[in-house]
Amino acid sequence: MRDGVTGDKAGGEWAAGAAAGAHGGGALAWTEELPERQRRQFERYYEMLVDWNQRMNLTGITEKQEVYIKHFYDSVWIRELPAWREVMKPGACAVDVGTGAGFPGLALAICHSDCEFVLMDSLNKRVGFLQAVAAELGLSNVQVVHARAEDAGRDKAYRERFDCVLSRAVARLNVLMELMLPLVKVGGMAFAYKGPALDEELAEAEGAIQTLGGGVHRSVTFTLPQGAGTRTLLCVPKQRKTPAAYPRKAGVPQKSPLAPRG
Ligand SMILES: C[S@@+](CC[C@H](N)C(=O)[O-])C[C@H]1O[C@@H](n2cnc3c(N)ncnc32)[C@H](O)[C@@H]1O
Repeated sequence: MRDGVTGDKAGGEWAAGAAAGAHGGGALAWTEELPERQRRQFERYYEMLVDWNQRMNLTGITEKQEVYIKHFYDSVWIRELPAWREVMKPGACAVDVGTGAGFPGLALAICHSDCEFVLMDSLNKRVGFLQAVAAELGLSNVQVVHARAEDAGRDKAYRERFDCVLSRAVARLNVLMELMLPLVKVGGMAFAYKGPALDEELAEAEGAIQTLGGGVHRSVTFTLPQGAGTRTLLCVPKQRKTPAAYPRKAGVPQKSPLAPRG
């Protein structure tokens, strides 16, 4: 199967250009287009990931080709979307909620030295790893924050401050929207990286999207190189301010997700 963007639920124009940039070939083929400095940074990131992984749980995937496809490429293919380029102009600021070992935020920070990336996670052990990688790679555009997204969303240093909020593999959409949307500026975008099946999760999350200030969302499906699977990205524009009652206290969105309809 050819890799690349294969669909857009809200109209073809939105994903236009993405398929043209799709990559075939081997697991590392996509890195050939990168400047030498970025290629070296990904190489060193990989080495540190497998080294630190012996001492802490960072990833279940350690084989090089797999890491390059399922972590690195999976994180950065978003750059081909017009919707991404629209919000991530030079000087823009993104936050990755529940970044773990840095996916997708740290991988994107390597590719966008002209934008700022905040990597947020509630687990302090991972924060140490991220700081070490950012220092080693000389990424001055990265700030690592140990926080729960619910607390950050109520803190004026972070609330509605970001052009873009990213998140991969953190929670179901009805919970995730409450972690992400309060952090997005009006006019910005939330990008949720998801697996192949989105419809059921999306139906559950419509109420949360509406309540939290989200607008008409779009999704795009793409296939990773070398038959490594299909992924869906949900893009939710922030249209209105999030009401002051949200996000609720840490843990509440998980225990009592917002109702499916607003
Ligand atoms: C399954 S890992 C995914 C990590 C990474 N995004 C990836 O795709 O490889 C989920 C991460 O989300 C973090 N997390 C979970 N709930 C969170 C919250 N409310 N605020 C911040 N981080 C959270 C966890 O500590 C963990 O590192």
